[in-house]
Amino acid sequence: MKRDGPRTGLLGGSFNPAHRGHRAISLAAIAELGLDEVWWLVSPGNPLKPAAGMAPLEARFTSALEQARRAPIRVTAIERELGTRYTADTLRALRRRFPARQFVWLMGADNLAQFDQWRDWRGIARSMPIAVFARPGYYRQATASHAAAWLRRFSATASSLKHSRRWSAPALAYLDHDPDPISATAIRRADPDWASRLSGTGLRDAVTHALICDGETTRR
Ligand SMILES: Nc1ncnc2c1ncn2[C@@H]1O[C@H](COP(=O)(O)OP(=O)(O)OP(=O)(O)O)[C@@H](O)[C@H]1O
Ligand SMILES: O=C(O)c1ccc[n+]([C@@H]2O[C@H](COP(=O)([O-])O)[C@@H](O)[C@H]2O)c1
Repeated sequence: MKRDGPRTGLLGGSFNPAHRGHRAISLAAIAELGLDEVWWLVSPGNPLKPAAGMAPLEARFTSALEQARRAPIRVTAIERELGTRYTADTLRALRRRFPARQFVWLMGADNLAQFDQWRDWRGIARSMPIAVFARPGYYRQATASHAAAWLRRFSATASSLKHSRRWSAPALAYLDHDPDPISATAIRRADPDWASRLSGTGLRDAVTHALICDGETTRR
């Protein structure tokens, strides 16, 4: 089937550190939605999370590079480059800069549960489809949330998104995958010094690479 432009999943996160759960949901999104690639947006700082306990961006970025190896996943620190902190601003800038791409926002059920606390969350939902992954322990909170209730009338299936030529929004799809209980919190608890072992490599190159985007015409 012919499609209107390359399809890119966006996974924003603290990645403090990145882990196999991030990789698994990205690969599941690629398979289930027929994506060309997933971009990880390693956040300079989640507006709802305290800065205390947050490893430097370079270390989090490096952990993401390791987890994304040999997969169609592009690790970026694009919010640092754009100077954006709120997802609504980031997505507006990305859509302007990459007008030929179709984007889908990816997130775990824990984030859907508190999505209504995000700045302009309805604007985000109107700007691109959202695909949600189950996370053990979050099913009830996510499905009973204010955002899930608002989005219910815009329910979509992975298959309908995969097979449509051009996506419209709002659209909310719950994706099928084997839920994995792994979390960055558990990793930090088991290994509080994980960041000190990673030197910050490749941050600038990867950001630049993400913006050049394989020769695609972008608007600044
Ligand atoms: N095991 C997982 N299953 C499904 N989604 C996940 C999983 N781990 C992370 N995600 C999702 O990936 C995105 C980025 O997550 P994040 O970097 O905050 O990892 P985390 O493990 O949730 O971290 P923390 O435990 O510090 O809150 C979020 O949308 C989150 O819901
Ligand atoms: O824009 C907001 O108001 C907002 C509030 C909370 C979280 N986010 C984004 O949600 C993504 C997941 O964050 P985290 O820390 O749960 O990995 C990341 O891209 C954050 O910038 C965005």
